[in-house]
Amino acid sequence: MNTKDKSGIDKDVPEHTPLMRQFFAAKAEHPDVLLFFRMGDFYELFYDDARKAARLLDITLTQRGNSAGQPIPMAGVPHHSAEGYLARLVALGESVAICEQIGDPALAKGIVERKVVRVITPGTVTDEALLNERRDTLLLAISRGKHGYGVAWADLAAGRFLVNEVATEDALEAEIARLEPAEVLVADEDGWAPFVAERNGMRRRPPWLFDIDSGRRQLLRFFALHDLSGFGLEDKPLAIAAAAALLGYVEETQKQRLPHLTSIAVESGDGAIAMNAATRRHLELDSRVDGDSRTTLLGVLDSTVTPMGGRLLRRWLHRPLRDRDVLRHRHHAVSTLIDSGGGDEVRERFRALGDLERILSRIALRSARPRDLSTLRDGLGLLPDVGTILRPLDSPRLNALCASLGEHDEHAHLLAQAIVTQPPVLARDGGVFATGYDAELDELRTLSTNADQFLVDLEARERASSGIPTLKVGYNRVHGYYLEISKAQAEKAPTHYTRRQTLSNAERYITEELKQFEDKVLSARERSLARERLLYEQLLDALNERLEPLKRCAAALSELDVLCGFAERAATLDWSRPELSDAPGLRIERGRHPVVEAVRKEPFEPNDLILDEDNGRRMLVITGPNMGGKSTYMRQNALIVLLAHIGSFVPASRAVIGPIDRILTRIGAGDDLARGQSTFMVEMSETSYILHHATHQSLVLMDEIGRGTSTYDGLALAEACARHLAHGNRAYTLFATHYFELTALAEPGNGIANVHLDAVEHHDKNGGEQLVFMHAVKDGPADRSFGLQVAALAGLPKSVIKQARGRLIELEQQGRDTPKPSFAKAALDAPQQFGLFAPPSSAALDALAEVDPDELTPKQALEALYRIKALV
Ligand SMILES: Nc1ncnc2c1ncn2[C@@H]1O[C@H](COP(=O)(O)OP(=O)(O)OP(=O)(O)O)[C@@H](O)[C@H]1O
Repeated sequence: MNTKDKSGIDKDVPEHTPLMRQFFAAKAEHPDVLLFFRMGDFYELFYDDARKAARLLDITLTQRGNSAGQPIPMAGVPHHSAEGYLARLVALGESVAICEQIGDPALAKGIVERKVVRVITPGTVTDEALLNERRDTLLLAISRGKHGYGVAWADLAAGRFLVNEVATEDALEAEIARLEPAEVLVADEDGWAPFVAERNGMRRRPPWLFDIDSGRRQLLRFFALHDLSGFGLEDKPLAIAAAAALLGYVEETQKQRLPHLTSIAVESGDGAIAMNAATRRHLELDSRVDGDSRTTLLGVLDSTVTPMGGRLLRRWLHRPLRDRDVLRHRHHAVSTLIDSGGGDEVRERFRALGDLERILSRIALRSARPRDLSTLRDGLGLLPDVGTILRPLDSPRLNALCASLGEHDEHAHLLAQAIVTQPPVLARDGGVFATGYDAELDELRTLSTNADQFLVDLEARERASSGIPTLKVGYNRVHGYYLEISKAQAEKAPTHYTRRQTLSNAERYITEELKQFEDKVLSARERSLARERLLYEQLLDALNERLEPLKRCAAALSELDVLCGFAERAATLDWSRPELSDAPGLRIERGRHPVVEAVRKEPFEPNDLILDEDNGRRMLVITGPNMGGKSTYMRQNALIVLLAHIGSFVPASRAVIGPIDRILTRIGAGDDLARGQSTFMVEMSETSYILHHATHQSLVLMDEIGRGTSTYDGLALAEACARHLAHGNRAYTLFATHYFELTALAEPGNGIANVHLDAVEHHDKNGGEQLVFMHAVKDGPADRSFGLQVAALAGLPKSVIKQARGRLIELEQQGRDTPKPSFAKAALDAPQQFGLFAPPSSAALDALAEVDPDELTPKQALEALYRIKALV
């Protein structure tokens, strides 16, 4: 019979060594993760774990003797450098169970006991060395119901626990793209979409762990509550199920209390401007296909000083708010910080601040190291200064943050007294506590370092009190410390002296004081280390007692850092304060693309954008040569809108922005090819998403839609989509296209207008042609595309360009001769005849055609009727 399990371990054969049996027992409890098995100064891995670790970590695969008649494959990492290896494994999405020796090997009968003390997983790590400083590390759990999904996520390193419910798979994908979790938990069932099932760090869990009723009980127990309404969770069963599944996993892997998870907050989508995965990717918020994160919006925007500020900024960037009051307060705070110069002063202080948010979590988890405490001490020491700078400033948000900083004099004082200026890295070697903090520790330290002096002093004292000038203190290994008096003087020995040893010419005594000294000195070092350990625990207890105000303080410092960063960016890059208007529309004057401007050596050409009903512009059809700046123009406007909605100033001389609910983009991106979908398929599914989700408050960017298929199909689709967006969705749309035919869509009163970007051809003396891009956006359609000139600029062989030019003349000629299916000139000349698709239509007919009565609620139907009537 084959007794091997799926990992290739033959565990049922009885003659395994006791050590290996211990290993198998631990492994059986953690079959899916790598097991780091502590043996002396090493963590060893065996069998398949060893093979995998050897491959992933590039360490040597060896063999360790025999067990059950077979050599044991083994690989190991030194205990003292395990962190680096763990960091690499976690970054690769692997989890590791740490199996430690429990108890003292010297005292163990047989082999020493071992136990898995925790499981390190990509989404639950809290160790400083295993975390990315400027990025949240999130664990996310998804529960699935008939009408949607529950999503719960936690940042254990910061003590945050949030949930949400979403109705559709699209919304779930958007949430995952926003949060970018390091690890995802789902029920081990079929039917998960590829963006879940194929994710790195995906972990399938038994489906019953996602049960709603037991989940509710579990949360009530964990938070010691009677009901969950305080968290706003009672009517969110799927969120409850996800939260409970997440909590169960955290408890199982961390094997310790989690006192810093004190509540669950609901973060619903309603409060934020919705952006799906494609939009985040297209706008290059914090990552690019080429991996260069500096040339992203975050790369340009992030001038935060502290890691916690950097993480908050990234969260803000991925969740622009719709609450205009919050935003106005942020804008006001930024402007106050600039005008007063307070921003720079605060930033100067923040350079010494450190990552208080994560330090506080480590304090709660009791894994804080001495340097965490000295950093906290130094950070708290800065608070009075920061308060002094901010308090006089006239800004409600800054005043509120200042109040949240709170008073932490007690903690600051305690830490200042307790910890030495530069503590060691690890608490276990001692030397953490300052002299004067604890009398007992001081004495122990003095004893071990100043034992000699103590004995000299004692000898002098005893001589004086006994009146025996020859009395001396001595030590031998058998009897320890003693007071020696010559035989002749022995009868003068004080009564509290106890005889210890009699020599031929002297008597040796011990006193209570000397006995105590001996006990103290001999074990002084161990005892001073033990005392430090106790004091360390007590210090952590004291800090934990008032952790919540400290957490609020860290949160306020993070936000101040972001706001001061905004102020710095605005001043340095000449950005202005956006105006959030309640009237619909977008009006941006002299807007710039923040990233293109930052990387370009030449000056950036600013451009305006006007989209509003009054000017009859809800959609701009943007034409112009390749390289003219169409994509840049579209994106810059989306980025300006986004920046305004996180509280930042914007790269424009003026920006008046009406209510916006979504930013939706369709911009060509090659990265989806990797997912096995054709370019055209991706283009169409992204477009479909936009047509289904855009509203009259959405900002939509469409870049060259339809180019992924044949010209006619492409043009037909592009036109139909444009019409749908303009008359069905009625979204604010920027529609860049190379199909000149689409410029004919613009008609007075139908909300569509043409703009274009220009290039100018120069003929130099040698007969050569030079193309100069103006990058200025002007009203009206472009008159030509310069495609061949751009191709020549790109270095296409002259012979190819020449041939293309010849063919172009032929094609244009044909177009003029055959009226059908030519659309090139005709559309421009006679917009009313536009459309390859008879019968000719009007805006009203188009709008009517868009209406699908089966899909409308009565209210929507009435709205549609009014809309169509307005177009007649
Ligand atoms: N307003 C501007 N001022 C200065 N330079 C600009 C401006 N807009 C664009 N550019 C520069 O022109 C380059 C091309 O711009 P962009 O990619 O937006 O052109 P495009 O019209 O979308 O081209 P294509 O049709 O080939 O996609 C940019 O990389 C940028 O360097």
